[in-house]
Amino acid sequence: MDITHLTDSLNTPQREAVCASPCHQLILAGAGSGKTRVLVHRIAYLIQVQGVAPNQIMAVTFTNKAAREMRERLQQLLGDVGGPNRFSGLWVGTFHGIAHRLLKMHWREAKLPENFQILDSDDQLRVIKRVYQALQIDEKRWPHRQAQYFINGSKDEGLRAQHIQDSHDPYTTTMKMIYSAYEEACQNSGLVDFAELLLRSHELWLSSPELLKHYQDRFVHLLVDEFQDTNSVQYAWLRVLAGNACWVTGVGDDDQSIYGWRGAKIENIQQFEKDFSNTAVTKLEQNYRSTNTILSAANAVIQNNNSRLGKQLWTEDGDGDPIDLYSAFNEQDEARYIAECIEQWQKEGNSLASSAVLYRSNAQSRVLEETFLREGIAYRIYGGQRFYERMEIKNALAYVRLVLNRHDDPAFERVINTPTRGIGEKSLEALRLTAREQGCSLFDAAAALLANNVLPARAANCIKAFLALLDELQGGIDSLGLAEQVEYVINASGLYEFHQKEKGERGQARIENLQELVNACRAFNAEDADRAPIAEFVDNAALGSGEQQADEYQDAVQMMTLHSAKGLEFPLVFIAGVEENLFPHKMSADSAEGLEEERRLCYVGITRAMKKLVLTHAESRRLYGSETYNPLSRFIREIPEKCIQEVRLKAVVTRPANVANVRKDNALKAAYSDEGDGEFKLGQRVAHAKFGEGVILQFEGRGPGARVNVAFTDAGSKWLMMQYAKLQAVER
Ligand SMILES: Nc1ncnc2c1ncn2[C@@H]1O[C@H](COP(=O)(O)OP(=O)(O)OP(=O)(O)O)[C@@H](O)[C@H]1O
Ligand SMILES: [Mg+2]
Repeated sequence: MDITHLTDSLNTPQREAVCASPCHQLILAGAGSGKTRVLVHRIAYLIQVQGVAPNQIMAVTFTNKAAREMRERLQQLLGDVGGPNRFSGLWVGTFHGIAHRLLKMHWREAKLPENFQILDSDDQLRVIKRVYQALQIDEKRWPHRQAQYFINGSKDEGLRAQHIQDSHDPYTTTMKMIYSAYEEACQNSGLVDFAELLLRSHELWLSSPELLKHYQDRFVHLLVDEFQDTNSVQYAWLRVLAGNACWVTGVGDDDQSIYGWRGAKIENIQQFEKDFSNTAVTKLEQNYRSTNTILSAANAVIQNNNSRLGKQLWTEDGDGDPIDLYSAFNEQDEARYIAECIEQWQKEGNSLASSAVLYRSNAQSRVLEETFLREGIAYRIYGGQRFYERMEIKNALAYVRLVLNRHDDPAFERVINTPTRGIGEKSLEALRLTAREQGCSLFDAAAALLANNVLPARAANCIKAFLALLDELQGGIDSLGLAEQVEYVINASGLYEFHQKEKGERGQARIENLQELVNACRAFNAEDADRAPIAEFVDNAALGSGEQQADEYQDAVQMMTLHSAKGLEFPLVFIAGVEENLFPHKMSADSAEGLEEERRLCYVGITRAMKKLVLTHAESRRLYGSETYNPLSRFIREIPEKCIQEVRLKAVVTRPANVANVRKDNALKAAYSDEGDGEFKLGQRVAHAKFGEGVILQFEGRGPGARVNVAFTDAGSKWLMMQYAKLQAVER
């Protein structure tokens, strides 16, 4: 059998791992050394050479995007023999996706209602808030998010409320109480949060030995990418499923463990070797992704961490371009610079999609987004739930969820008065109270209150109308296709009209988004023949973390947090905001462990770049509503100087045409004459009689009409007429 296409493009240790006879394997290697490639080729090899049936294989990836890419790659490697459904039995997905699939198939055994709903983190917070009200817990003393963190953290460790030891300290006692009430609320409404998906499917193994045996007999090979980021419950789930007769392959890099804050355990790597005897360990050190310069930077940064298994990457590639470092005046200037570089990159014949902008914090994306919009650069936020997090989209999906399951309380609460239909906080409070007292859903509570005639007539009528609307929606979607169903719900619920009445661009944008949602339905490929596509679509919207964005196939700059960049690669990579307090994040910089995790994140970021890396930082930055002045990140100082090239300001302003006139102005003259070539420069510090000191950000126009944009330290950013501004240059 000719298998050269499977092994040709592999080096010796890669080939050995791919062609090994059945065994437990750990592949531990640095970024870009071909770990994921080995995993994919291994699967193809198992199928083609060792005759393993696709349905005996389960592969766990870190994102849905990676899962899709893996299928495509397998398709390429193995050809179309056996038709397009050839791999339908092969399970490829994230831990969450696979757990969800199991729970959907075995909801009875998992003690869930058939139509249980996934709770995203926003909705989870909503449920937690209700629990606080019911228990009368003070949010000031115990913030909601703290409880959310506690609940998710416990679940990641495999702990239910009942497993948490009673203690005398008020924190644990309170959290345990909240957790317990939260569990009950979710169970009553058939709601499952992200961490619950995993915990529940682990419990499913333990409580249903027959089911477990079925899957243990079925899966002969389990392969897990990004193994360093599995948490306790994921590992336990895997360990139980593997049993004693399954071959397990773990692929990972200790230097890329970046989810410690979400319970990931690097120790799982050591545990693996203990649990699965005679594990073959492969190390790969040759990097096929990046230039030598980029690798030297990555190696130098990560060397500052103490707890490492230790490895050094090398490449046969040349040095390539230096790493650019741009010091921006502020975040606007930073975004403008990045946009400029991308335009240049595109002019040189590259696609937009070959570039990525990475940032530490989600909030950084807004300014970048605005700049890209202004410049007409198409962009896509990856993994950020950008689209599905929008209010109008969440509202529309809440209606759909209610049509599927009326007892979905967060959805019920979200839209009972959206669009406004006269149901006030008072009526809602009455509903909540009844639901609490009777241990039922808000929907049932509403029905009960109506039946007992205890509400004021006006409120009763409004609620009655809302319940009737739900009936109408449910009846109306019958016999429609998925896109038509969603369109119908958007219209009949009144959401469309509601936003249409909204003035200005915002309403328009919301309408467009709702339309986009219908488009997304059109593009959606339902996979599960046993379920209604609309139910699958809603779950996907919650699970997909924005990966279902409709503009997926458009050429666009990829924007994402450093965390979601894991496993990916791009010819051109920007890391924005490489400043102390932002990156390393101020929350993490205090502890040695936190700092090491930030450094690993930096290593992940740098190693995404194939050809060119650009680092930017801003001297002043407005983020989370306040102005900050952060020094350059220590990570930049850890990169050898020879790898970095500081970018000089390119954008020097053209002198106003009517220089002679302008020069008559003494104040300006002073400033101009400061510069040898007689020009104000971008970035120049200037003083204004009224607004105080500031920095020049932009110029516009020429001659007497020339304007200048100055970011004043106290007065904010202002456009001024050059002629009248009487700016004075300030020496620094
Ligand atoms: N032997 C090889 N010959 C040529 N190219 C290779 C080889 N091995 C890997 N590559 C290429 O190198 C790049 C990095 O590979 P891959 O993504 O598998 O690395 P990785 O170790 O999984 O990286 P990460 O740690 O970032 O997930 C890919 O473009 C891959 O196709
Ligand atoms: Mg990989």
